[in-house]
Amino acid sequence: MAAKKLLVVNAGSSSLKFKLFGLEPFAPTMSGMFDRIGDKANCVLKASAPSPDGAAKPRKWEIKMQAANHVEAMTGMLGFFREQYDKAFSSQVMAVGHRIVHGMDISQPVLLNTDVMAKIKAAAVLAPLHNPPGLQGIEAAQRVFQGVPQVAVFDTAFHQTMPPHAYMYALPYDLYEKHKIRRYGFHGTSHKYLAEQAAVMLNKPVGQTNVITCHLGSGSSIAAIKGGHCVDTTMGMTPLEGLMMGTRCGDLDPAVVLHIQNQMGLSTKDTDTLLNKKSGLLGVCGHNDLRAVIEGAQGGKPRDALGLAMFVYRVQKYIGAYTAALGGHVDAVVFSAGIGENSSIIRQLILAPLKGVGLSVDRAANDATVDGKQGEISDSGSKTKILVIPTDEELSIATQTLEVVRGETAMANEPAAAA
Ligand SMILES: Nc1ncnc2c1ncn2[C@@H]1O[C@H](COP(=O)(O)OP(=O)(O)O)[C@@H](O)[C@H]1O
Ligand SMILES: CC(=O)OP(=O)(O)O
Ligand SMILES: [Mg+2]
Repeated sequence: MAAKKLLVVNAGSSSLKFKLFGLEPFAPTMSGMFDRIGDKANCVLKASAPSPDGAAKPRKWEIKMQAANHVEAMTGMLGFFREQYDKAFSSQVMAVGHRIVHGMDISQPVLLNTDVMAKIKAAAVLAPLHNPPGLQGIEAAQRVFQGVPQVAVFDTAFHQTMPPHAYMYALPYDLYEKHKIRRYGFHGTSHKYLAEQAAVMLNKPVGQTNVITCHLGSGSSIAAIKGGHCVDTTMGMTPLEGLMMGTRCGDLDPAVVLHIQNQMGLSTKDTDTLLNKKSGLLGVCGHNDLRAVIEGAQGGKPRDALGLAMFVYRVQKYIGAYTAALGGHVDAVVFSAGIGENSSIIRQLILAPLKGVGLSVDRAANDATVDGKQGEISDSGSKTKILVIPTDEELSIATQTLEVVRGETAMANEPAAAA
């Protein structure tokens, strides 16, 4: 009988990532992603797997496959597994781990049941770009892998250590006490992984490190991490706060929302769509993919140049702010995710003016560290190290999923899940 495997599904705002893990030994046996979901012309499924006969060359797939949304991407992914990877694949999967962005009061990894699903559904108003595709992924997996345990791993877990002065909004206290209006933070699985990897690269125990992790993708956030614990992060009650993103506005004077509703007559639903799906790079430049924005800016298009400058400036502001949050002692600034891992241009633009904050970039190392490479890109005179670390949310989700399935954790969530 074929060895059992664990499948991880990560629904991002513009992508669907997946990884299949063998259990003995515990290691990825296939990984891939749908890139540019919703972009008819450019949507592509990319995947790679070590060659089954142990040859040095991995098997690679790059298939143009249209996916207008995450449901189509999920269907395409499962079809790809069955038709091109391994016909017997569905019978090998012993558990599925799902990245879920918002679970409100559930933040620890938990076995999915109808109560947990209901909470994730209820939290969808707070994560409109993520919880619906996350739920669709769960439902599709439940159909294909009947009776197989499914686990939700939440983006909010790592940020639970934020102190009240960082997670509270300056609103009437009742709103926090009665309605849980507070900052939660997201991309936690990624920030945790990055802090741990940074410690390895710094050759120090994670408990002795101060790092600023910049997860820059379609959704972007930065975290200040002291001794392996998050002390602040840019996203708030929802993944809308903080940096400028692909389609999200990030930080905004709340009076703007009142103004567009009262003066321009926008409904709550339309305002939600405007802020989450029509703003950010898309709103300013007309496209949400930073690759297109950079191309436009290089071709002299003023809106692209403006959007690029706005994106870069917000990252710089938060690196400065989090240097202060960490008392001025920062061992490393880390760049990761779709933009942070692949765009040396963006890193150069962010870092070049930050010499005064102790960050000095080595241009050649920066240019060379792209396409999934890990490495240091600071020069020898830099007070703070600058690291590029490809994130691996799927590995972290896989480990946590196994712990839940084997009954080592999850009990922390029982009262909430059983409510
Ligand atoms: N070479 C590149 N240069 C600039 N941006 C890139 C590059 N490659 C990918 N990106 C950006 O990364 C984004 C996707 O990042 P990712 O972390 O996968 O997003 P998500 O998980 O939010 O879907 C794309 O929208 C694109 O803007
Ligand atoms: C929370 C969030 O924005 O996630 P992603 O970057 O994967 O869209
Ligand atoms: Mg992502």
